[in-house]
Amino acid sequence: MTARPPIFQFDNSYARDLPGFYVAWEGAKVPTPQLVVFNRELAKELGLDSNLLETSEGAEIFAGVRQPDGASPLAQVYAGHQFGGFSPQLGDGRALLLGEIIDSTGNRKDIQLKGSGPTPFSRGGDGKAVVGPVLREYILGEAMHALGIPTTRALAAVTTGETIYRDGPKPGAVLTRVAASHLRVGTFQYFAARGETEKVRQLADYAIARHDPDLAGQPDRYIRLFRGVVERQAALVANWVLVGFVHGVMNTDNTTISGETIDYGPCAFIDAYDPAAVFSSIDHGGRYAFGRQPVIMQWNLARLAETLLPLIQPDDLDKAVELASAELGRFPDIYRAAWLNGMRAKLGLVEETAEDQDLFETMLSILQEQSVDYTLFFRHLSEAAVGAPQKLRELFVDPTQIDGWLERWMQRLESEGRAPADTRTAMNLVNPLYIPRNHKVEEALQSAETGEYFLLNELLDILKAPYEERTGFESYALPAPEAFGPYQTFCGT
Ligand SMILES: Nc1ncnc2c1ncn2[C@@H]1O[C@H](COP(=O)(O)OP(=O)(O)OP(=O)(O)O)[C@@H](O)[C@H]1O
Repeated sequence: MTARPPIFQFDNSYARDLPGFYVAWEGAKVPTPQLVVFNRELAKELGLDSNLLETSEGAEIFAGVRQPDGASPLAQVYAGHQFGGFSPQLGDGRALLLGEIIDSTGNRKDIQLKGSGPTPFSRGGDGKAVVGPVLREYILGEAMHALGIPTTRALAAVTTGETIYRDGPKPGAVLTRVAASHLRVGTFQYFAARGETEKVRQLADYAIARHDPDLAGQPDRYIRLFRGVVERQAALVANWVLVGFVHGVMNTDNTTISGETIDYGPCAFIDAYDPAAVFSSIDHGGRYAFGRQPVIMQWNLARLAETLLPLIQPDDLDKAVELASAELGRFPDIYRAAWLNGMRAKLGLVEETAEDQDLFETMLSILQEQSVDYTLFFRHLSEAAVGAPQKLRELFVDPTQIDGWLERWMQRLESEGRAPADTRTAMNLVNPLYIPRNHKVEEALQSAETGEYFLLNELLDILKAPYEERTGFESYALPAPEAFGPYQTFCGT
């Protein structure tokens, strides 16, 4: 009999290159691991054999109770600014890096369990997660990916058979998350705050090898690493804003070096356009409101810059500050350029003109004034491009307010000379019809809490193809009915 090849071909660079940046750890025992959702498409991209993972053995691996061959799981340490205040010691308090694998396109990926039990970084927490938030992260992360926005992915969700007490008894669950890495601004902050410059250097070199390999060995590699993170994060936040996403907890421990969205705790998509939109129950001051995300990201990147100063110009702090400030100062322009580009595409425009910003802002102020659904506006606007503005006008309490703007926009389209039907097609390729609507997410989660997964699977299926209209699924495109009321989300549950 030939031995079965291991399910995961681990190649663990973090453990190898960064001793002292983690503790080796194992998942807690749980009674009855059961696979709830498994992402076959992602498994394929990762070069994993679904037949081996959609089994009771797979469920045990994903629950953290069975170590796959070759695994040496670990909990990473990090720090972070949370709502502006510095916590010098956070770390994976309920997560385990199972290991890294090289995917089918040659990229290194972390496989991490979230909710697999307490670790030395749990700070009094139980180290667990419950089924609602685990599936929320699964749904939102996969929706983000389908929207073409860099994000951690979800490979699997299992229930554990445990009852976990949150705001009542809840089924325990574990998420298997896949990421380009779990390096966070907070990882740098942990070592910088302790004055461990050599460890910051080790970490920066590791980050370069993993995310900016072209910079390896270059004398100016640290400032260029910072530049890369600024560029990735500016593009990411522009993407969030263009699609109407509110991250909700943009702490520096939730700001990645890779430029991927991470931690779908209290996030949500807006329905009515509103820069002040906040969903998180704990964000009383609106620090992480929809419209503040670019400013907050720049603030988070300033915290990263601080950790890198001794590397950027070791013998001249003033010079290092000058160089880092120049890079950080480019953030607003990079962000604005990405946002303007994205908005042009959403409006079916190709040419860049001096009036773009004004055209877009005028539109947004009308949407805000009339609480118009952000997602449906762009989708129905594509119909207006072919001379059918009726559905669009129905989104407005007073449609006459948008008429003047529509005329202006139509003139722009005409001046560009593209056939209207082509404009509509182009617009529908970048403006989603289906986003994870808050009421649909809640419906799916509530039924999953009772062990019923039909709505979850239907929602996941719809969100896989967000631009493709499907008959019979009209309700997935609609904003929440009035009775749903104001929406609130919760952190770290
Ligand atoms: N139930 C828990 N038990 C132990 N630690 C926890 C628990 N919930 C959150 N933490 C820890 O608190 C810190 C901040 O929590 P946050 O909700 O931002 O992270 P998370 O959602 O657990 O993880 P991630 O940022 O990796 O997605 C993290 O260090 C996290 O590990």
